[in-house]
Amino acid sequence: MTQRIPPVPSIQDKQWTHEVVNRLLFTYLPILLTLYIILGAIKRRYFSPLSKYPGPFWASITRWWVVYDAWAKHHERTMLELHRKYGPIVRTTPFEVQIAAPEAPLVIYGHNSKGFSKGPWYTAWSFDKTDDTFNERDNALHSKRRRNVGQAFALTSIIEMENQITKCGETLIKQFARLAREGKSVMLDDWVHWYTFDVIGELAIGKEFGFLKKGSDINDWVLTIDETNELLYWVALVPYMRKWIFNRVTAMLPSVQKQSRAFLKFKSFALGAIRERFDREKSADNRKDMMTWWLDQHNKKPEEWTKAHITVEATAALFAGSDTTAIALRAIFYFLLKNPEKYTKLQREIDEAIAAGRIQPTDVVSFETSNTLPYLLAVTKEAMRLWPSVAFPYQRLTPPEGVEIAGEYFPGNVLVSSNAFVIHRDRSVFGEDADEFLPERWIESSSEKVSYMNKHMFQFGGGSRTCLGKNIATVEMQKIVPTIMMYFKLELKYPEKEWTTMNHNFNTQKDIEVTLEQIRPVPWAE
Ligand code: HEM
Repeated sequence: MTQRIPPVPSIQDKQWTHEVVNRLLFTYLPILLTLYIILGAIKRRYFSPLSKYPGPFWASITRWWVVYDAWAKHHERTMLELHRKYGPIVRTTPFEVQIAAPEAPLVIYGHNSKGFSKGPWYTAWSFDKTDDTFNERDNALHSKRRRNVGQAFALTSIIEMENQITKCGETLIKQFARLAREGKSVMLDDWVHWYTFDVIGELAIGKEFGFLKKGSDINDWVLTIDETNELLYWVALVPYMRKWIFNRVTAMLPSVQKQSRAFLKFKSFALGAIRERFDREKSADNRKDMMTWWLDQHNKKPEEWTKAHITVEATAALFAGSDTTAIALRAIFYFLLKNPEKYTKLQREIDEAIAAGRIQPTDVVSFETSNTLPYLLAVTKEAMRLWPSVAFPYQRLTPPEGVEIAGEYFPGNVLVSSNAFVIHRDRSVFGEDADEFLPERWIESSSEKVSYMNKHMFQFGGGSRTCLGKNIATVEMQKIVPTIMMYFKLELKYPEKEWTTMNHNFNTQKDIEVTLEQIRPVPWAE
């Protein structure tokens, strides 16, 4: 039998095949892709349930508009301007609107906002794929967690651990006394951050980090956490990017390696401290911290509330509790220093309390005493109104059955949010002077007006997801502000200069350089 030899393709045949492949790859495929993108964009812009809401053009067709804006680090300002231009509802991505109507946060985050759940933005914040109270998106799991974790955050518990906060305050004041003696100016932005970090170390993991004693950012930990936040908060807006950003290839980049090394060092310090604290559980000392209540709960429900859960919550508290409180402290001091008449007024209140014997100038001011200083309380609230530490939309998914917000119906599973920075500057609530630092509004307004303004304060979020750490932050701030002012007169080194701010979820600030003049002896620093 003769075997048939397949015909060898002619040169013309080969050219024809090449031409078809070329056309497919370089003509039809790009045309199809372009059509796909254009049709997708048209659908998003004109045929979405959110189409009727105004906003920047690019925001209606791609989420990269908001990523770009977030990346530029002033999203709070952009949103304030957009709401003042377009009104209370602004579309910020094809799938999301931000709502600035004053009643919106009460609906989305209030105690009756049962069907809402946290949006996909929160997923990016789970380290090692474990959820904590902050990023748990399942409402039922979250409330169980919150029940287990909650007692440690109660005001009565914080008061029992107040002496840990006092101890950190004493170290800060001692360092300031030294710097004042040496005639050195200080970067207040760094020092308050070291204070809040050391406090949260003492409370959550049973050990201070030692930033205050060292007077520097040990191992660049603060910097590393800032950089991690900076990256994560925009990656969180496009969760599918996480695997492109964090993978084996990018892990080989020298800058990423440097950051990972610092981060691992930080993590291993924290885990080591937590282990030590677990070992000390049965020791006789009376020192109380958050672990006291968490371990108590563990002993009652060892299966449901494990040491692994405690470890996750303790590390999460380091992230949630340090930057936020430092930002609020910076805002308090910055606004006071930029408004010297308000500074003098608070100084007078402190001096009068000392003269009346209500404050003993021999130690860090107690939380109880700080509550007797009405102007201090007004200053603290006003600073957080004008400069909320978290000035990014707290993303929520609407309940599956849909919901009415600000007079508009939204279908289920749409992303909605409000931004504290915008809500707090609503002129219909806070008045035409809403952009000004005016602590007097909390003292001189009628009681109806004060409670109306209070209802719209949103610096700690709201409802079942309201900040767990607000009592810790309040105690920390109310103690250290009058204590610093009792011993030192602060002035901005460059009064004309503005602070530098960067919003990466936490609306952080830097470049607050101050001079210190000691005005009273510090007994423990002499
Ligand atoms: C001035 C200081 C603080 C501010 C302005 C602040 C602000 C906030 C805000 C706005 C939320 C809600 C975020 C959202 O819904 O996405 C929140 C949640 C939370 N904060 Fe704070 N925070 C502060 C201090 C602290 C401290 C000191 C801790 C812990 C030690 C802490 C722990 C938490 C936790 C665990 C949550 C999650 C609560 C939940 O989802 O159930 N915060 N905080």
